Amino acid sequence: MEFVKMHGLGNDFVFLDHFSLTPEKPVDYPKLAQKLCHRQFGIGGDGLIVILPSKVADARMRIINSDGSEPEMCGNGIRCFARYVYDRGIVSQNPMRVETLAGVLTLVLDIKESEVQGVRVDMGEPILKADLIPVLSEVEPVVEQPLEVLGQTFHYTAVSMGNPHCVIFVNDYSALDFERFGPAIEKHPLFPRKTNVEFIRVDSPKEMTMKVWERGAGPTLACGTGACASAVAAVLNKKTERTVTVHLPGGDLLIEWGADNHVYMTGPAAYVFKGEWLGAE
Ligand SMILES: N[C@@H](CCC[C@H](N)C(=O)O)C(=O)O
Repeated sequence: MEFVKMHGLGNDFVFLDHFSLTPEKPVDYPKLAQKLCHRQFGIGGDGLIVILPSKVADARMRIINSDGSEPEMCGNGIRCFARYVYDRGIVSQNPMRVETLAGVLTLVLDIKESEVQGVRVDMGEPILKADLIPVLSEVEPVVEQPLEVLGQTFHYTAVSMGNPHCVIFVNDYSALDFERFGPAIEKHPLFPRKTNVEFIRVDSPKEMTMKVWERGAGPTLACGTGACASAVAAVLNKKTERTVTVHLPGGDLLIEWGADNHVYMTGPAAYVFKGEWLGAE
């Protein structure tokens, strides 16, 4: 089974191209993701991305976290997806439309001298009131509400970008036990379907720094949906302007919350290597 490894700011994925090559028997992608993504026994990755045909868009993306759970969307993954399908001629449209569990998204590729330099994704409208995060079924957005965990009180803002995010603003990271609180908040009873957790330090009205603990993947070097959710949370809390650069451990993303209420994410998509999986499927 052939695969390609890609990353968006160090958020890394194993890609399987099942657009036209239909596997002989049904594939258990969640089980396969756990094997392929394993850092020692597999290829290594934060997730598995499968390229599939779509009846409603140019192509369909399935993303499976390294623990085998299936999220609705992946911001860094969809930029890599766009570059992969464009480079291989699977999709030649630019802008292209990609079907995800969070809806059909439109992506614009920045191409110079035939090479994809970056991708701008229309991530759609943030969901602030009622979605898969049960606390959002309130009338008002959940902004700076107390969250008790392991004997400590944090204040969180809940934003869904199709997938759930719990955004917590911190003054500095030195006082934060990230490895302890990240997984505890991911599994907090407030979030029965679990949540991604973003710890944000606002650096200026135009810049913020983010440390992320991802649902189903743990600490990652970047999270695109998380950067979008954090930018929205920062505006709701009057901490930044609507266009911000988000500094992540793996690099920077530009996030714009437009006047049309859509969030736009711009960032790179890079190849790592290709190979053949010889392990059990
Ligand atoms: N890293 C991704 C998000 C992947 C899904 C997430 N772990 C979830 O379970 O919601 C991104 O770049 O958005």
